[in-house]
Amino acid sequence: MTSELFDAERWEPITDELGDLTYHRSTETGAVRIAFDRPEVRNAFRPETVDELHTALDHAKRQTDVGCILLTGNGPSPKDGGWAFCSGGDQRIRGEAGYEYEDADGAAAAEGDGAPDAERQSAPRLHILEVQRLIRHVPKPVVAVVPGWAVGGGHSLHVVCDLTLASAEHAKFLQTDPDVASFDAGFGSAYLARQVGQKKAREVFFLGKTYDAAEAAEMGMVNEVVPHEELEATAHEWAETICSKSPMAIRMLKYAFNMDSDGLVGQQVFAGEATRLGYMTEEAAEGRDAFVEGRDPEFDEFEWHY
Ligand SMILES: CC(C)(COP(=O)(O)OP(=O)(O)OC[C@H]1O[C@@H](n2cnc3c(N)ncnc32)[C@H](O)[C@@H]1OP(=O)(O)O)[C@@H](O)C(=O)NCCC(=O)NCCSC(=O)CCC(=O)c1ccccc1C(=O)O
Repeated sequence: MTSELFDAERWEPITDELGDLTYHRSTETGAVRIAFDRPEVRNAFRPETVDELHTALDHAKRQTDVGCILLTGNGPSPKDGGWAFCSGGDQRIRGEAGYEYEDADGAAAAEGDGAPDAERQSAPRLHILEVQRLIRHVPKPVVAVVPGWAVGGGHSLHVVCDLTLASAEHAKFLQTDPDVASFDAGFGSAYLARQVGQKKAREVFFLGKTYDAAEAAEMGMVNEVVPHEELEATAHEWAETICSKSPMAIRMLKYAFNMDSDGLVGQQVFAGEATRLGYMTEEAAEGRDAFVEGRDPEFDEFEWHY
C-alpha cells in the first residue's frame, strides 16, 4: 500500500526503483506525486532519500507536459498509525560531518560498484539544501501536501514549497532544529520569517511549539486546511487548476515571487526565462540569422515597445 490517502485509480507509477520514495504521475492531469515512504520513522530522510528526491524532482522538472509537483508523505506508520509529511534528517545515522550512507544498502558508497562518483557520494552529506534549491528553481509550482508531522528539515521543506495544503486532523508543524543542535539558517528560518513575520518565525525556532494546521494557516505558512480524507483529492484539484493555466505565466510568476528574496541568483533565473522568451521572437531570429549569414542585422521593422 502506498498510503491510505492514495487513490491508485488516479496515478500510475513512474518508477518502482526508488527505495525511500514513491513517484507517480497523474492519469488525469499534468501532475506528479512524490512521496516520502518511510512512515515508520515519520518519513525522516537519510542521504539515500535525499538523492532519490533530487532525482525525482529533476525528472519532474524536465517533463515538459508536467505543470505541478505534489510533495507528500505516505502513511500511516505501520507501527503506531502516526502520520507524517517529513520529520527531517534521520538522527540515527547523523555522523560528525553530516548524514551518513548506510553500508548495507548504500550501493553508491561501495567502492568498485561502477558508479563514477562513488567516492564523493560516500562522504557524509548535508545535501537537503540542494533539494531546497531545486524546489525553488524548478519552473513549476511544488505543493507540500502535509498529512501529519512536518518537523525540523521536514518543516523547512514545506516552507520552501510554493504552496502548503494541510490535514485538519493530523498535520502538525514543529521546529526541533535547536533541540538536536541543527540550524537551517536559510529558507527554513529567514524565508519563513517572510511568510509569518519576524516575531513568529523566531518563536517557531526559539520556543519550539507545536502548531496544528489551523494555527499554521492563521500564521500564513499554510494555504488551506482540509479534512484528512480529502487531502489528496484536494491536492489533485489544485494540480488540475495549476495545469489549466499558461505554463509561461506560471513559470514567470514563480520566478518573480522568488526574485524578491533570492538576490542576484533570483534575478539570473528570472532573466534566463526572459532570455528564452526573447529568443522566441522574430527580432531574436533576425539577430541570429544575420550572424549566421554573415550580414548586418536588419532591426528596422521591430518596434521600440513601451
Ligand atoms: C516527529 C516527532 C515530533 C513525532 O513524534 P511522535 O508522533 O510522538 O512519534 P515518535 O514516537 O517520536 O516517532 C516514531 C518513530 O519515528 C522515529 N523518528 C521520528 N523522527 C525521526 C528522525 N528525524 N530521525 C530518526 N527517527 C525518527 C522515532 O525515533 C520513533 O521510532 P521508534 O523506533 O518507533 O521508537 C518526533 O519523532 C520527533 O521529534 N522527531 C525528531 C525530529 C527531529 O529532530 N528532526 C531532525 C531535525 S534537524 C534536521 O532535520 C536537519 C536536516 C536539515 O534539513 C539540514 C539543515 C541545515 C543544514 C543541512 C541540513 C541537511 O542537509 O540535512
